[in-house]
Amino acid sequence: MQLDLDIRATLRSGKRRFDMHVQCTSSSQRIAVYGPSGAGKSMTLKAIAGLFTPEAGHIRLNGRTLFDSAVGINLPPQQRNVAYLFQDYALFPHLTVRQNVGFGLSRGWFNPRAREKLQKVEHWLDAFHLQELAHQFPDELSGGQRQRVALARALVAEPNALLLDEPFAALDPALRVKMRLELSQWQQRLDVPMILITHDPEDARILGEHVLYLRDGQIDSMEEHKALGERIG
Ligand SMILES: Nc1ncnc2c1ncn2[C@@H]1O[C@H](COP(=O)(O)OP(=O)(O)OP(=O)(O)O)[C@@H](O)[C@H]1O
Repeated sequence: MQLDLDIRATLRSGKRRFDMHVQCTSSSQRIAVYGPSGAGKSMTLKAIAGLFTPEAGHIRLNGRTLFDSAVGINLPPQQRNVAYLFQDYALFPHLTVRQNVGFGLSRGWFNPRAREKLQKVEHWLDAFHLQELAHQFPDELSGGQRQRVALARALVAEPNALLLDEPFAALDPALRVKMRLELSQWQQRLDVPMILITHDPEDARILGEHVLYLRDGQIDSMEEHKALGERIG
């Protein structure tokens, strides 16, 4: 993916003031935004998704301008064609796996019927080995299976980028290691562009090809790993 960021904002809460200026370009398929708590990682990801509007700057993804304060462009989230994966995966408990994945196509305005077998839905159920679980509900799945459903639901709309907000935060350490490797392998196999935020150096090491180290609202340093295959497993 081609990402060009220049995000400037000041956040105020009482007497506290947080100044952000995140500026970078990347052509990596795997970007990890890494840094301590309160560094501005979530606000950066939200700005890309259109869930937070910076005061100034621009955001371009694959040559398309999502935000540019100088010319008054600020596309709403649904026009940005990015998928935002929340920490808890936010699956709908009353919908089956197939319906949850189908919802990714619906953009939220209709309730997919259980028997509806949309071709794209079946494609992503196959891709994430979910066919056997397609009729089950989220509370009948393991943590890893839930994450696969959330990924399938995010990818069914063919986004230009998958934005992941601390995707392993809620998992115990053993599952975390497993899921991190799984996500890495899925990403490589499907070649989906991914931007992940984390405060865990292992996530950044395994999943970041281009690692942006954020500190106090700014990029402190950047690291590019070229030989991704050599670092995995
Ligand atoms: N709505 C808001 N109003 C004022 N300040 C805010 C608001 N949202 C976030 N902030 C501040 O912006 C800063 C960056 O927050 P952000 O959530 O981006 O950090 P983070 O790096 O994602 O941290 P964590 O790893 O703990 O999630 C923090 O100091 C936070 O207090």
